[in-house]
Amino acid sequence: MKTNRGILIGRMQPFHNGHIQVIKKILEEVDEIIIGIGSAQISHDLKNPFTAGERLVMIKQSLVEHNIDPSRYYIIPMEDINKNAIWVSYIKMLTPPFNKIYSGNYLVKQLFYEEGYEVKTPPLFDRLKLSGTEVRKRMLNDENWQELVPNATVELVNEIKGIERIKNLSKKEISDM
Ligand SMILES: Nc1ncnc2c1ncn2[C@@H]1O[C@H](COP(=O)(O)OP(=O)(O)OP(=O)(O)O)[C@@H](O)[C@H]1O
Ligand SMILES: NC(=O)c1ccc[n+]([C@@H]2O[C@H](COP(=O)(O)O)[C@@H](O)[C@H]2O)c1
Repeated sequence: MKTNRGILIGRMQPFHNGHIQVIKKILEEVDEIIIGIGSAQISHDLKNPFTAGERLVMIKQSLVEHNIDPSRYYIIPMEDINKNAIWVSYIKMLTPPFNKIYSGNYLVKQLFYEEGYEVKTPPLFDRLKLSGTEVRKRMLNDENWQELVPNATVELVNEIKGIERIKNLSKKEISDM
């Protein structure tokens, strides 16, 4: 029988509790989920502080923490390409076959819709707090970001001295202005 597979693509800068909740929800609807780490080539800027490898560890360890069966997911870093019209073909080249795409991003939804995919907009959980933007803001301002992410994300950020990185990036961006 054909495997029912869905894909969720996001920058995951960083991986937070909204991502965990949406992955659990998607896994109620599909056999397997492909988690695409978007903009894999970008790191060390304030909107995208973490490398693809660092994000991979956050995601993998957070899924372990939440007892999500490892046979049900793939985690695949995806670099951007500067050609929206062929982006979906490029994603297909990188991934196992899938039949559904889950995203809240309008460009992502449009590109997959035009290629005939079933596009689903998953519910947003506690969106005022659970966004990468809010987590990064709290990291920079010494506010409680830890409550918004799995322990595994906290551990990885501490291991790589991520808060120091973000604060240094912020000083650099101000001095470059
Ligand atoms: N709070 C949330 N609840 C449910 N799903 C979410 C939530 N936040 C993000 N997602 C899902 O994850 C996908 C990718 O998320 P992304 O990495 O862009 O996170 P983000 O929190 O929106 O990031 P940023 O604020 O940095 O733009 C989104 O398209 C959306 O489907
Ligand atoms: N042409 C392209 O490379 C292309 C097109 C659309 C989306 N994307 C990527 O998909 C991801 C979508 O994730 P976000 O919802 O976190 O923005 C981003 O990393 C974005 O750069 C890339």
